[in-house]
Amino acid sequence: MQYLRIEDEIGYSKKRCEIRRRIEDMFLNEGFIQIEPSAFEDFSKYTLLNKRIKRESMVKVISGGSDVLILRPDITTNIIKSLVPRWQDGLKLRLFYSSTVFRSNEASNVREIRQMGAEYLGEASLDADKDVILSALKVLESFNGRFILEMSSSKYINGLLKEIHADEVRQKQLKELIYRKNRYEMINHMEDMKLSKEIYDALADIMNIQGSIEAVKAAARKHCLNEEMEEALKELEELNDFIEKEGGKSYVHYDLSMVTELDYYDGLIFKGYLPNSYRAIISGGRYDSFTEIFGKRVPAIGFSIDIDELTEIKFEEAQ
Ligand SMILES: N[C@@H](Cc1c[nH]c[nH+]1)C(=O)O
Repeated sequence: MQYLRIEDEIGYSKKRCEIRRRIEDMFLNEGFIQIEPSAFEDFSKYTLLNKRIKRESMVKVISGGSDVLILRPDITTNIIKSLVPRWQDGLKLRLFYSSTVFRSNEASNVREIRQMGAEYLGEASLDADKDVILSALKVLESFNGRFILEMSSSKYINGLLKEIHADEVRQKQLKELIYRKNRYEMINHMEDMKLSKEIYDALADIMNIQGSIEAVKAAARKHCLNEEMEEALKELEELNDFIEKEGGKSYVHYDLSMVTELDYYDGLIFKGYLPNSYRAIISGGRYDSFTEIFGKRVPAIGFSIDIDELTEIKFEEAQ
């Protein structure tokens, strides 16, 4: 963040340092271990891995040997790429980091986005989801008692898309439209696709399935077309019971049309918001099957915190 007055910029940096320390203390107290991810990725391999990250937004770097590398646009991918090939069965790790991701915008300006985040690797059960959700709730609560945690399971949309048997391009288009909440265009697309009535209704209704767990269950159940979609609801229900026991029910909102920019999730997904910002401060989820690309299935779930956005909110509040 660049302010007109150096004094403000220094004030902002001071605030960012305080925020990082506070989150670092929280992670350390909860037993997470700090790691330092690497900054570089291979450009051509990366474009195959994260298909929803646009190529133009990747910041390219040429190595001494003329290979094209990129500065990491995502820390999670970077961590599992390094750990999964050496993974030993039975290992469980709770890790955290404080680092930067790099993205280029349309005007070719490189943005450096500071993130902190946590990853819980090696635990397949919902215990890991609960552990991670609790950490996310604690982080949000420590910065403002009025926050929202939006939750879904990507199994719902993915299960529905499987029924459509759409090719990859079509799936990507549909996800993009759902991501942009562009219902009008989505209906236009669906008209071309000759869908059965059940599938058409499930897709047409997806953006309406939001609210409390009770409301979401009632609206979604009639559209469940396979086990994967059923599983999504069962898991969310169990997580909701846990959150309720922890006293967090009033902060949670469900939205089964949630689509994330990073498309590697295959279970719980969530985003955390604070007042005075429409951008997610926290975002994360479970991504077990994504790890298979690196040679082994390792259960994995985590989230990142947008430190720049959080600092801006807290800095402006203090003015
Ligand atoms: N790396 C993801 C967040 C995440 C961490 N672990 C799992 N997901 C992001 O930047 O949005």
